[in-house]
Amino acid sequence: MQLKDLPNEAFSLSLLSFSLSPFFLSLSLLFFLSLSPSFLLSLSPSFLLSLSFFLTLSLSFFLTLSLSFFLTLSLPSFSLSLFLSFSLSLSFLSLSLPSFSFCLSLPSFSFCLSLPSFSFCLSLPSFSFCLSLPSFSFCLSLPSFFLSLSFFLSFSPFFLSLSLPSFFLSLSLFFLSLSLPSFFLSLSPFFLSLSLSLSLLSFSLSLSLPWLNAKGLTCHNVCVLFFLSLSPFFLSLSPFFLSLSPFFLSLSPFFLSLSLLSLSLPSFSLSPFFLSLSLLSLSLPSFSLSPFFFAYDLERTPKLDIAIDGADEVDSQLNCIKGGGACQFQEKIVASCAKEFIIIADDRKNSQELGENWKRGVPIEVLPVAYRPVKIKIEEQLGGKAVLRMAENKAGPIVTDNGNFVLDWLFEKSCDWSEINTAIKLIPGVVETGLFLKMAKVAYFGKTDGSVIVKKSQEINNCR
Ligand SMILES: O=C(CO)[C@H](O)[C@H](O)COP(=O)(O)O
Repeated sequence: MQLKDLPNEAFSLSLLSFSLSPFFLSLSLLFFLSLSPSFLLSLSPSFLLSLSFFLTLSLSFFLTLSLSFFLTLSLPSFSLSLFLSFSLSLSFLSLSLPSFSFCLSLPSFSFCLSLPSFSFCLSLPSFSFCLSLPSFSFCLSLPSFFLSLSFFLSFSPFFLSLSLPSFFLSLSLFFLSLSLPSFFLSLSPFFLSLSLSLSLLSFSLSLSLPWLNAKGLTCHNVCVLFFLSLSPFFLSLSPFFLSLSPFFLSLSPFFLSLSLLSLSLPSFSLSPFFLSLSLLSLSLPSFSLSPFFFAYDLERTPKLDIAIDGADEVDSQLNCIKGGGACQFQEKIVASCAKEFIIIADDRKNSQELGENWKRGVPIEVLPVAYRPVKIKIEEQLGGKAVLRMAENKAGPIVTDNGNFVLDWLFEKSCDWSEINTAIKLIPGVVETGLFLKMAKVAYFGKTDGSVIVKKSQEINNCR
């Protein structure tokens, strides 16, 4: 099929794909904004300003679309209208970026002014990152600069209109990154992906346009161009999503695969196509499963079906001592929220009675202010010794995830653990004990020969 045979709608569709990119960029920007801390901290002005930016971009998008359509109808040359619409999109995008950057810098600037110590703390770890960004964005702008130059020198004036906006955009990004490091930091993933996208787009166009000229403007070739221009877009989305949160991390392989897919589609040869499809299908489950593996807290999921944990010692009744790692408080909360609590340990943890194999006592989490009175009360009421657990790699006692100390109660003889647990918990200053009584339903003990001993609470009830 030749160019003249193509209906106007086909042109419009191709042009639409080009003018879609600023639209999606603006969407991703908005999305990124909603995640950036400076946006959250200065919600109202930032929201209004980003909304205005979004409207500007949407306007430019529709303007570009209508212009493209008009050009398609009126201009005989398809490539002419294609380049013009693309350069127009880029121009609109670069026009709206400075105003947007200004909008964004205002709230973060006022925030920095009002909370200098906080912003200082925030900026410290990212300082080195800030320093490296300008040079990085400069590097990114170089290829598009040279591409622009080569376009300018070797092709028609239409290429000039295509390459100049992207060149100036990269240049402005470079200066922006030099002059507004803190601002650039907050937007860095977006700008990096934008620069990458533009560079790759220019690059793929530089590769595909001469090829298209040589091959002729057939429907198939226009498709090749379409998919080639899509792939850098998806490719640039990949690092963009990578830089966001763990959830969006899973989107990264997805977009990487999409880029591969769109790269392989034009060739219509089956092997890269199926390879990409398999990659895509590989990344889809991780994407769809990611919400399930997200670190939800007990506020969102207070009821759990199952909790699996290790233990320091498990007796014949499936009572456990836990807290060798000083995490028993949070572990007990989690275990208490689960319908089934399962222990997996090696067979050295398998005992008839607590204290048989585990000689480091019952870990007790205590408020730091009360550790000494608690220690004295335990020793007076229950005998044995309550020893403040000291850190191995730093001076002073171990501090738990909850900011507390741990006393290891070295008991003298086997006890009624339920009574002991209640007695310890009644001492003011005690946060939680490492005694997990009647909580586990089943315990699996792995042996060195590879076999597994299974202890079930059912069996225990039968034994009683
Ligand atoms: O209770 C714990 C941490 O507070 C652990 O489950 C317990 O110390 C067992 O650890 P490991 O399996 O590494 O021996």
